[in-house]
Amino acid sequence: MSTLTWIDADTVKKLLNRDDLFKLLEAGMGQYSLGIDSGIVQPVRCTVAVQDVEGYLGTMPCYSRSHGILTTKLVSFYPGNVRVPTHLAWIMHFNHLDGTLLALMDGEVITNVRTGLVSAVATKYLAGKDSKILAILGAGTQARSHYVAMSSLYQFKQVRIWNRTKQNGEKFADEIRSGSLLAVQDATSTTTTTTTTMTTNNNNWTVTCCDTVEEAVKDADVICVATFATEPILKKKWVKNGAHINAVGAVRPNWRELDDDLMTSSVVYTDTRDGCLLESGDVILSKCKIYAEIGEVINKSKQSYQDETTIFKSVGMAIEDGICAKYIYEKHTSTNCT
Ligand SMILES: NC(=O)C1=CN([C@@H]2O[C@H](COP(=O)(O)OP(=O)(O)OC[C@H]3O[C@@H](n4cnc5c(N)ncnc54)[C@H](O)[C@@H]3O)[C@@H](O)[C@H]2O)C=CC1
Ligand SMILES: O=C(O)C1=NCCCC1
Repeated sequence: MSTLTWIDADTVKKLLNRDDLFKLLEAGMGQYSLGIDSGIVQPVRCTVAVQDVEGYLGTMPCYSRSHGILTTKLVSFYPGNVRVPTHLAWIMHFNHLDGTLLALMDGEVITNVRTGLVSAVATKYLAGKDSKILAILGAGTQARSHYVAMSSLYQFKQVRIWNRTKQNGEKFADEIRSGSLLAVQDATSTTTTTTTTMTTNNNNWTVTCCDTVEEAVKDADVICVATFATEPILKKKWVKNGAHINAVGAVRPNWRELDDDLMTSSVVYTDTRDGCLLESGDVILSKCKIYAEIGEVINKSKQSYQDETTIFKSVGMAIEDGICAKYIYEKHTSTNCT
């Protein structure tokens, strides 16, 4: 029997390199969207609602023959948590040949980082080449992860934040201005990253915490929506034609972030079609048409409509976690990190 390795959050943070994961996730998304030819088995997340306290526990297993990945993530999300993070997660990494458990690792850091990176992969394919204005709705973990991930793609001239509680939005804006979010990224990277370039070159920019969503998204090229909203907060009438939107909240069938007009008039891409059709209120309740999975653009079976308003709607995929977990496990094993 192999010994079970425990990899804690600090070790995961030290081992992960965003540039490596961006490439692995991009390739993985492309492979996933090959359908039955992909060799990836990933059922839609099974989520238990903890009704009395408004909490959820999701199970996310997957197997990929070509990657040699057999993992399960358990993720809890409690929108009302204050003393502990709203999302907590653990990933079990198995030997796919005999089913033995090789490692149990923290999944919170992986969830936080990979979600922003997957949106960055989508943005690379769907947004215009010359994006200057970034708007982020929300000021939590994913808002920060998206800021870091988007900054690796573009040197924005304006970054605009809106948050339901303005004080938290201001705090987030201050962190952006200070460069501390990208500095953390630098510390965890083993290579010089494009984010570093962004930190040092971006002298001439403004970072604003706005009073309204309308003000934040006016003329924005890239809009990231990362909240626990249950009613639409982003309306089509405020969004510039041709903008690209990453929408990562609305992960329950009755939760919304984007209004019907926006969902039905834009070209909608998803991480997983099956997942979004069963889990996302933005897709289910708007009855919008899903044009493609982002993986289908990556693997060239569907087009990128960069000149139109595009939405990347994600709910999260087990294979993303599996790819990250295997990467962390192998780095941990090879560096003998304790
Ligand atoms: N698509 C994916 O792969 C993933 C999606 N998520 C989802 O992304 C969203 C954000 O997650 P985190 O940043 O980790 O959470 P967080 O707890 O760190 O931040 C939540 C943010 O939502 C805002 N918010 C809460 N209720 C709101 C409301 N009714 N209207 C407007 N804003 C509201 C808060 O002010 C805060 O800015 C959640 O819906 C979460 O479940 C999280 C992980 C992966
Ligand atoms: O993919 C994930 O992990 C999550 N997605 C939706 C909300 C909980 C975490």
